[in-house]
Amino acid sequence: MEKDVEEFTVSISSHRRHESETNVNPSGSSRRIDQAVLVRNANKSYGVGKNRCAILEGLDMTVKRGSIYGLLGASGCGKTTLLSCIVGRRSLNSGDILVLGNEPGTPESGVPGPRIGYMPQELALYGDFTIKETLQYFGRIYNLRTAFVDSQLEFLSSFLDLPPSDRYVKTLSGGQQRRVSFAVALFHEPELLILDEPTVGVDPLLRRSIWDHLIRQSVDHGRTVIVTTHYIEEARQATTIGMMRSGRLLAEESPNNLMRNFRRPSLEDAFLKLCMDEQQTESMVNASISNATIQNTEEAQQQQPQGDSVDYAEGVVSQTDVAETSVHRQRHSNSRGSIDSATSSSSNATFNLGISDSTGAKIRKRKNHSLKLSLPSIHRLGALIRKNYLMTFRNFGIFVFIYLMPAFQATVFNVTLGHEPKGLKIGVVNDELDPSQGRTCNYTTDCSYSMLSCRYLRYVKDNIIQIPYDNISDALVAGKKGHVWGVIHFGHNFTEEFEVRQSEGDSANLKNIIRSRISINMDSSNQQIDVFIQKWLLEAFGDFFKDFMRACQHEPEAGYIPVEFLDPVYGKKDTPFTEFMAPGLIISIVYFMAVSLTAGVFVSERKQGLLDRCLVAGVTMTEILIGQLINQFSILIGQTTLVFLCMLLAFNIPCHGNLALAVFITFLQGFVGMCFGLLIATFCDNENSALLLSQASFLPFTVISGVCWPIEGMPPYLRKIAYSMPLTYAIEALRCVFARGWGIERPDVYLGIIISVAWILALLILCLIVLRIRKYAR
Ligand SMILES: Nc1ncnc2c1ncn2[C@@H]1O[C@H](COP(=O)(O)OP(=O)(O)OP(=O)(O)O)[C@@H](O)[C@H]1O
Repeated sequence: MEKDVEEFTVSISSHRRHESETNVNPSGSSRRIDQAVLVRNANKSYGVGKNRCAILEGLDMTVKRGSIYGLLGASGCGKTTLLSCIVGRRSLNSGDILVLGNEPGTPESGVPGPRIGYMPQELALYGDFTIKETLQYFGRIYNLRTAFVDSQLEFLSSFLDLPPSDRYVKTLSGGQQRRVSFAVALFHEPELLILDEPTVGVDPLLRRSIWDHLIRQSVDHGRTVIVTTHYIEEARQATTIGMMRSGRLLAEESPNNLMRNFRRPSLEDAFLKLCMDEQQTESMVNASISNATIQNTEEAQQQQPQGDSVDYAEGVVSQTDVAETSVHRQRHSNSRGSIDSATSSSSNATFNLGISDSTGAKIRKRKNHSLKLSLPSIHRLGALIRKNYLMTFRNFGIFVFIYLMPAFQATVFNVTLGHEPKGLKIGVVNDELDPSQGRTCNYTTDCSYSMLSCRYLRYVKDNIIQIPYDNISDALVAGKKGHVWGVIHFGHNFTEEFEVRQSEGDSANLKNIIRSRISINMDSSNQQIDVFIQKWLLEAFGDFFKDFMRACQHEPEAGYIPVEFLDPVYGKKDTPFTEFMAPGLIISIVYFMAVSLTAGVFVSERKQGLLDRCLVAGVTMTEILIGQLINQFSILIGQTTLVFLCMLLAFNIPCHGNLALAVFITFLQGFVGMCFGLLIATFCDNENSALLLSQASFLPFTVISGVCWPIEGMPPYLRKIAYSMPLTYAIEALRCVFARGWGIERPDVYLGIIISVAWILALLILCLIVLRIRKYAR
């Protein structure tokens, strides 16, 4: 292991290895590529503006094929960032990377894909899977034969001392989980293994056998390994050590050369010496920069420039007494780069790599076509769908909750909303009553004009409780205190005045009209109750008047207001509020369940690093989206069926149109919800923000889309917004099917369908664009 990589002779044992050893260049000739990974002038920063923070600064790295490359460095120096760029999960701001002869992310590179095995720092495993299911899942992703999967499971279980394979990952200890994660990276025997701190939480014995295994992989099978570790001494077993600090490689040598060059007995001491030298050089460079700046300023003032700060700084660097390693050359050029404060362009980096112009052109060409979609693979899609179902069914409680929740919500809606209020107290002040003069309520039903106030009150619906008050001021005080919803007042000679008004007809005078009136003061603080009471009191008068006319042998309608609502064209008289709201409610329940479920599942998978691991394994974002949509769609079928059963059968909401059409419109909206959920998930990095965003969208969407109030009641500008919402047209369409029995040939119905489909496509395209921008797609 102490030999240099150049001395390595590797035996090519497998067909796949043979394939990877050669690379067909654009001219058609084949050439061997000795480097598994080449990084040149890599620059990478996070954040923007004032928060911009450079992580990689002009980093060069060379990993020979068949070698073990130990990447060492303090926490936060950028090791994981570098690895994620190598596996194609992040892209550099400038500079170039070749992995196994190609730029990661290009279709011909196979990276991300089965050519690499990646063990990220985070666990990135499905807790609800058993060890066996975990390996089988990745086996399906890599399209491996069952016999191979079984033999690898057996081998890795004994080699890594894994617990029984039917144990759930979530029940394993931290160390055991990391070993399973390691097994996943090794499992498909990739050409290039990238392991981010594989030995953390692993006991010394197992750590040793892990390193032995890595050495065997490299020596016997010619596989390349890049490994990061905080245990510097264990990296002695690596072929090459890359010592990283502040986004740069300070040294890239064999462990022995490093110790020899620094005249130190251990790697740890060598690293320490290197860091101290670097720190010293940095301060000297900084000092010389400020000197040069002062000098330049003076020179500029004298208008006699004699060279620039760069040359001066270089001079200082070259004078420093540091060991002559390859890295010092890198540091030297980096110093110049930072003094120039210019990052090299991609094309410069290509030149630095020493790769042919055609390869450079290939890289540039690839960058131009980065929005091209790849076709989904059946086996990967199968693995994803299977995984999604397993995850759904494994948590039975959550599974039942997910399916029953929409039906439960629909039930709550039907039980609570739309029913007539009862027990509404109304104060009655009847000045007609005067027991001392024999004026008490009677129960006459004939044509006599006697105590008509009492006769009217008998027609008032039971939902209103009449509370008698002695005088109007007491009754109004009770109203102010909220004891009654309103006060009905009859004047002293109500019946007599009413009789005069009836007999005089059009010639009745105003005084008479006012005295024959039933006066009502309402507490209109509750609009719904107000509307109900007004309606019932008016209806009571209609019924009273018509009955009285009938008793007097007159035509009942005579003298009553000449407006009559006949049988409605659609629906029935007094359509309950629930029937108006039901279509909007069905759609919003299904829509928002789909939004929150999809967003939640997707974000949590991304957060746990599972998505990254799958993407590095070669799964494409399109496949992940399709897999999610298929899984969520089957949930949607169950949810929609239960909601319809609940609405139509349990609560008798009538559907006058084609039920299949109603279900179809609802499905489409569920699909729109899933796509919106995916879009939320692409924006949000954690479940909380995804949940917040989906909940925050709930109220505006439902209110503006006309679920609870007719859009016609909104101001014109809001109406425009309402019609641009994804739910509005679909709710209108469903209402037309439910209440009017209209079919797909009606514009109101087919517009709902067309606009839902348009939303689905727009949201999916938006998702893919965001995912691509955020580097979650390739
Ligand atoms: N997505 C991100 N956004 C902003 N900063 C980030 C992001 N990822 C990493 N960083 C920052 O970049 C720096 C390098 O992080 P990185 O994970 O590459 O370090 P590391 O060398 O792997 O550290 P460790 O050994 O502790 O894992 C850190 O300061 C980290 O806070």
